[in-house]
Amino acid sequence: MDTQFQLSLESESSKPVLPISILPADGEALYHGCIFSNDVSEKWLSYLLNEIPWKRDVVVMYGKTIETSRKVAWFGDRAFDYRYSGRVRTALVWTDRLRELKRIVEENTGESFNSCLLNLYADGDQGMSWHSDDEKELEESSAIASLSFGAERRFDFRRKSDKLKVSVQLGHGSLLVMKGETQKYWQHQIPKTKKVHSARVNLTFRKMREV
Ligand SMILES: O=C(O)CCC(=O)C(=O)O
Ligand SMILES: [Fe+2]
Repeated sequence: MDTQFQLSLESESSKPVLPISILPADGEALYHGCIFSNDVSEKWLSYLLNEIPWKRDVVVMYGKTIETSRKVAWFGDRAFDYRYSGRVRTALVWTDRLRELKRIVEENTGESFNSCLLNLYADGDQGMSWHSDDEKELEESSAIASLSFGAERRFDFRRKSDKLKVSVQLGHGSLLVMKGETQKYWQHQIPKTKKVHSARVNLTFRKMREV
């Protein structure tokens, strides 16, 4: 690598490095990196682990009802009903602290959200398989902002048309935003891994259709 060229790029470019756009086409995913200091992220992680009423998720798979090992919680501006994996869930109303996180995410993304699905992965044995967040209750093509705390995990995108894969490591306190037609053309997953032995909390801020 030409060091001089690199240095001049750094000093002359006024373009910020973050957020970085990670999909080549057919939607947009912006990785903002860590938006909190490590200390602040630690506080959020302990609040989320201890104060959220985590419950195992129930999903319908091949016609069978299965309890997941991953735990979830669902919050919103009001008691929205949301159909997800064949079941209807009702949102809890924001806690003050979740409202604060929502405000920070809205400031960083320039988007607005009215609900949030929280996922707790106890360790690398827990993941989330390939899916798109394309439920009809979501406002069409609205942004989804994904905030992560705790163990770093890999997040994979896979294009529906040709199975092209793009991956990003989601760090402690990091923000990823999926926009536009991302859900139409891409799926995503959190793969299981033997390398992770601690918990990760993920919050996906969403915009539900107001009826
Ligand atoms: O944990 C993550 O980063 C992904 C969560 C997710 O895809 C979802 O809740 O739909
Ligand atoms: Fe998702």
